[in-house]
Amino acid sequence: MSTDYDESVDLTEIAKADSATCQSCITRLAFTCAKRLTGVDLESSGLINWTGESEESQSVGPFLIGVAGGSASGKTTVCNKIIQGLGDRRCVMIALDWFYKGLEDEQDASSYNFDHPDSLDFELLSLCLEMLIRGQSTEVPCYDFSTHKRLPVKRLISPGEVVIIEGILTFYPIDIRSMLHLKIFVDEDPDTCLCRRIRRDVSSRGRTIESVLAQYEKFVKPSYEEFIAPTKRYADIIVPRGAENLVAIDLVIKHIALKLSQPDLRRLYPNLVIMGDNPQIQGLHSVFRDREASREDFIFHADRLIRLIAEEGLSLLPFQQSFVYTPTGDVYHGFKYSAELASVSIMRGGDAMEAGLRAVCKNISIGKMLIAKDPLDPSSERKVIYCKLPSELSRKHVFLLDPILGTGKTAVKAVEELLRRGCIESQIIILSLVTSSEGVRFCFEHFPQLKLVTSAVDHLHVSQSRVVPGLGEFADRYFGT
Ligand SMILES: Nc1ncnc2c1ncn2[C@@H]1O[C@H](COP(=O)(O)OP(=O)(O)O)[C@@H](O)[C@H]1O
Ligand SMILES: Nc1ccn([C@@H]2O[C@H](COP(=O)(O)O)[C@@H](O)[C@H]2O)c(=O)n1
Ligand SMILES: [Mg+2]
Repeated sequence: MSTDYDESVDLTEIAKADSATCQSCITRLAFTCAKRLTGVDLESSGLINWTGESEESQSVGPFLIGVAGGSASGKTTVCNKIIQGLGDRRCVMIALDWFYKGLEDEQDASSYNFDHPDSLDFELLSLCLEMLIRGQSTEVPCYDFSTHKRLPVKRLISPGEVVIIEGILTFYPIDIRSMLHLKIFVDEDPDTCLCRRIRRDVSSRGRTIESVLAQYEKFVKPSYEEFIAPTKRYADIIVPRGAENLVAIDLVIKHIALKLSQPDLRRLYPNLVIMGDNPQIQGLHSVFRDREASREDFIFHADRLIRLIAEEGLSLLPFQQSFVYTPTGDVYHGFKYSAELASVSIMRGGDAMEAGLRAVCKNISIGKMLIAKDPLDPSSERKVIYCKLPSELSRKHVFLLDPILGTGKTAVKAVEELLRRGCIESQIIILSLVTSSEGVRFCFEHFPQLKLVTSAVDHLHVSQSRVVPGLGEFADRYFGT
C-alpha cells in the first residue's frame, strides 16, 4: 500500500502523542485513506458520524479510588493488598505524601504542622490526576521525609485502568473528592496508629521517639480531629482494622473488578440501567432505527421496547413481602410493590411512550410537561411552557418519559420542575429509549440520585442537535406527522 497519505496527518505526531490525540490522528488517517481508495468522503457523507472527539467523550477513563485515614492507620498497606488482589490489572498508586510543599531553609520542622491541609499542594495533585484521567502520563514530585523537602527530581507516572490516591487528607478538598469513584476510609485504633508511627518514623523517616511523640501531641492528634476524622462521612466504605480486615479488602477488590468489567457509563453512574446488551433489544432497535421501517412496524417495535423499559423501571421500585392463597388452598409467599407510581411525559415525544407504558401499568396517572426554548432566541434557556401533574407527587415514584435524551437539558429542566413541585429526586426514574452519553452525564451531574433506564447509549453529534446514530424524530415517526 502506498504511504502517500494526506500531509495534514503527521505520523510522527501519532508516535509521540497521548492516547486522545493519537486516536484523533488515526481517525483522520482512516478517513483520508478511505477517501483515496474509494473516492467517498466518509467524514462529510453522513454515513459515519464517528469522530475522534465523540469517541473520546464516550470513554469513561480510569477507575479512581481515594483512600484516607489517620497517619499509620494502614492506608498504604491496604492499597498494596488491593493492587495485589487485582492481579494483572494496570494499577497506579499515588501517595498524597509526595505532594508536601516542603520546608524553606529557614523553617523549623518541629513547629510546622504537616497534618494541616495547607501543607499539601492539592493544586498540583489535581493537575496530575486530570492528566491520568485523560489517559496521559504525568510527572509527580518526590519528597524526602528526613529533610522535609522536595527532591530536585520528578517521577513519571503512566496512566492505568485503576488509579489509587492515598493519604491522610485525600477527601479534604472537594475538587479531588468529587473526582473519586470509590472512597475508602481506613479506621484504626489511635493507640495502634501511634505505636506503628513511632516504629516506622524511627526506622525509616529519620525521627527520634521523643520527636514523634512531641509532633503527635502538638499537631498529628489535633489535626486528625479537626481535618481528617470529619472526612470519614464522605467515605463509601469504612474499613476497620485496616489491612487485617481481609473480608473488607476482598469486597473492595470484587467491587473494583465488577466496575472494570463495565466498559461504559454504568461504571460511573450506579443508577444508570442500560438494557441494550442482548440480541432481543438490538433486534428491536434494528427495526425501528431503520429509516425504511413502515410506520406500523415502527410503532409495533417501539411499543414492545417501551414495555420492556417500563418493566425494567418497575423493577427499581421498592417492594415488600406478601402472600396469597392459591386455588389449591396453599399459601404462596411473594412480593408486592410498596410504592405508589405516577408518570409524566415530556411533550411531545413522551406522549408517544404512553401506550407502551399503559400496557404494563394499566391505571397509571400520567401528567404532561412541555419544555421549550424561546423560538425567537435559540440560545435561550429551556422554560417550562405547560405543566399538569398527577396529585401528591411527593409520596409517589415518578416515571419521566423522554424517548430520546440528547443534551439532557430538557430532562434536567423537567426534573427541576418535578423537584419544585415536591417530588423526591431518588424517586424519579427517567425512561428513555435512546440516550446520548453526554446527556447521561449531564443528568447525573445535576441529579446523582435519580435513576435512568435506557435501551441504548449513542452520542451527541458535534452540532449538538441530534443523537447519532439515533432514530430521527421519535414523535413524528410514531404519530406519522
Ligand atoms: N495490620 C497491620 N499489622 C501490623 N503492622 C501494620 C499493619 N498495617 C500497617 N502496618 C505497619 O504500620 C506502618 C504504617 O502502615 P502504613 O500502611 O504505611 O500506614 P499509612 O499509609 O496509613 O500511614 C507500616 O510500617 C506498616 O508496615
Ligand atoms: N516532612 C514531613 C511530612 C509529613 N509528615 C507526617 O506524615 C504523615 C502522613 O503520612 P502517612 O504515611 O502517615 O499518612 C502526617 O501525619 C505528617 O505528620 C512528617 O512527619 N514530616
Ligand atoms: Mg502511607
